[in-house]
Formats: sequence, structure tokens, C-alpha cells
Amino acid sequence: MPHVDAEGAATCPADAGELVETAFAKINLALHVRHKRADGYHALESLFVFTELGDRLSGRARPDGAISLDIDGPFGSELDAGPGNLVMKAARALQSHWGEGHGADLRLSKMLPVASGIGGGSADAAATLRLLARLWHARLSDETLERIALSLGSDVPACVSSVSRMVRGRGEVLEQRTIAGLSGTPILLVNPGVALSTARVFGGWGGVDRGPLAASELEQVITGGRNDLEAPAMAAAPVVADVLAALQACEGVRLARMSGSGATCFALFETDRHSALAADRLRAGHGGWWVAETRIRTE
Ligand SMILES: C[C@@](CO)(OP(=O)(O)O)[C@H](O)COP(=O)(O)OP(=O)(O)OC[C@H]1O[C@@H](n2ccc(N)nc2=O)[C@H](O)[C@@H]1O
Ligand SMILES: Nc1ncnc2c1ncn2[C@@H]1O[C@H](COP(=O)(O)OP(=O)(O)O)[C@@H](O)[C@H]1O
Repeated sequence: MPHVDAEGAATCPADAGELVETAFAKINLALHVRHKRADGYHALESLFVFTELGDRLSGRARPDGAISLDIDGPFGSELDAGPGNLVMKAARALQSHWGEGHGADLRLSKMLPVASGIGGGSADAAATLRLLARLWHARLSDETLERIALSLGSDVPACVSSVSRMVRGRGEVLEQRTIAGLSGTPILLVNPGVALSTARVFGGWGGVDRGPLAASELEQVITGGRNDLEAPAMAAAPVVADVLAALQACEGVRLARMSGSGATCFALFETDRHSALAADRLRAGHGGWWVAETRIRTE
């Protein structure tokens, strides 16, 4: 019988022979867009952190080289388990590198809203690489793993380690960055139920460089950081402004901002109690919004 913890994450233990990974949600504490590159991608500066909450991926080896995927969980019905799923894409990419003889039966419990700026698909792809590397005893160099990860999406390399990082380039230039006092911080994630296309939101960026991101301490990220994709996301989905206003009005908020290309917004709170009260208030006032209480992952 699966257990569901206070955050709604499936915590059922693995069966014998089964391995489990959590695909931790990614939060952009700040996201500065510096310019549009010649290859069409945008040059970014972003502070990535990860939450304890995530999707659950489990899998067991199969000897015939086939790969299967089943999906369940609160957002599972929004996803197809076919070859376009990032779990399948990641499995195929690793298989073509490590050998066609390796197969697996995979199950994804989708706890995070889809296309919502918290990297659920990217985290799933990264979790698949971690899980299959363990299952298939694949010894891959960091460079090979990073190359495979980047072929699956700009955010996937950072999701492989799922620890806080200063991220540059299109998402592949990763610097170790531990911000004092962030681990374990209560964070509330709120999504108003609209899916936003990352490409469309980047397409709405105004083209003006508003300056670099200084992120050696949290106070700098709060006062000098921004998410340059908030404006185009709000233009595409005006409800994002309502979510931000609702979060900013809560007691004990240290920072409220949108993550990634939206529409999920987050707030960091002073205490667990503040976060819980805010969650109650938002759930009572906005029945259709997804509201998830979690913490910044401890590294
Ligand atoms: C905006 C961010 C911030 O962390 O997160 P999400 O909103 O996806 O969570 C990422 O840069 C998203 O990364 P990811 O979701 O992996 O994007 P990709 O699949 O590589 O790209 C999807 C599309 O987004 C645009 N794109 C993406 C990354 C980037 N640095 N510049 C871009 O212009 C491109 O139009 C690209 O075709
Ligand atoms: N396993 C998956 N989980 C989420 N989205 C997926 C998955 N596989 C493919 N996708 C597709 O990837 C796109 C980006 O999804 P996601 O990573 O959740 O959002 P975002 O990039 O905004 O953080 C969506 O359009 C979705 O249909």
C-alpha cells in the first residue's frame, strides 16, 4: 500500500530488484536573460535550487533489451508514455550509448504539474539517467553523462546532480554555488493550472539586457535578482500576476517570484508555520490552484 507524505509525494518502498529515484523539482531563484544567441537559444544567468518534492521514478531491469513506461500520479493523465516522453527519450539515449542489450520496466509517478517552469520533464529525464546507470551498472564519465543530458534539454545537466548551482550558457555551464542558510528553507509552490510553452515565453522576452545576477548570498538574490521571463509569462497567462500578488500578501514571505518560464510561482518563508498558513489561505481562496508545501533540498 503506497504511503503519501504531508507533501503528497509517493513514498512507497521499492520491491526487490527495483530501484527508485526522486526527480526533484527545480526552482530558478533568479533568472536573468542576457541576450539571444545566434543558435536561437537565450544566454542565461540563473540560480537553480531543488526541492524535496519531486516525481517518483522506479524501475527494474529486463533481459530482453525492451524498455516500457507506465505513468500514474496526480498529473499522470496529462502525459503520454510514448517515445516523446522525456523518460523514454533519456532511456533510449543511454541505451544507444551503453548497449542495446539492456532493458527496463519503468514507472513514473507524476507529482509535479506539466510544462510549469519547475523542470518536471527535465528532472524526470535526469532521474532516468541516474536510475538506469545504477540498474545497468553503466560506468559513464561525467563528460559523457553531461553530453547525453544536454541532448535531452537545457535544464537536464543541472537536474542530474540536483544541487544548487549558478547556471549560465543555455543551461549547460554549471558552477557549484552553495548559498548559506538556504538548505531546508520552507518553500511554497503555486501553479494556477495553466501550462506555458517554454519556447513561447522566451519568444516574448523584450530583448533588453537588464544586467547580471550577483548571487553569493540570499539577500543579493532577493533584492537584486529577477525573473526576466515573468513579463512575457504574464502576457501569455495574466493569472501569473494574481498568483504572485497572492503569495506576496502572505505573512512571513522572504521572496516571491516565478520559476523558469512559468506558470509556477514560489515563495520562501521564514518558518514552516508561515508556509503552512499561507498554503491554507491559498487553498481556501483558490480551489483550482495547485499548492504544494515543501523545503529546499539539503545538500
Ligand atoms: C526556462 C528554463 C529555466 O531553467 O526552465 P523551464 O521553464 O523549462 O523549467 C530553461 O531554460 C528551459 O530549459 P528546457 O526546458 O530544458 O528547455 P529546452 O527543451 O532546451 O528548450 C525549449 C525551448 O526553449 C527556448 N530556450 C530554452 C533555453 C534557453 N536557454 N533559451 C531558449 O530560448 C528555445 O526556444 C527552446 O527550443
Ligand atoms: N516526463 C515528462 N514530464 C513532464 N513533461 C514532459 C515529460 N516528457 C515530455 N514532457 C514534455 O516536456 C515539456 C516541458 O515539460 P516540463 O519539464 O514539465 O516543464 P518546464 O520545462 O516548463 O519546466 C512539456 O510540454 C511536456 O509535454
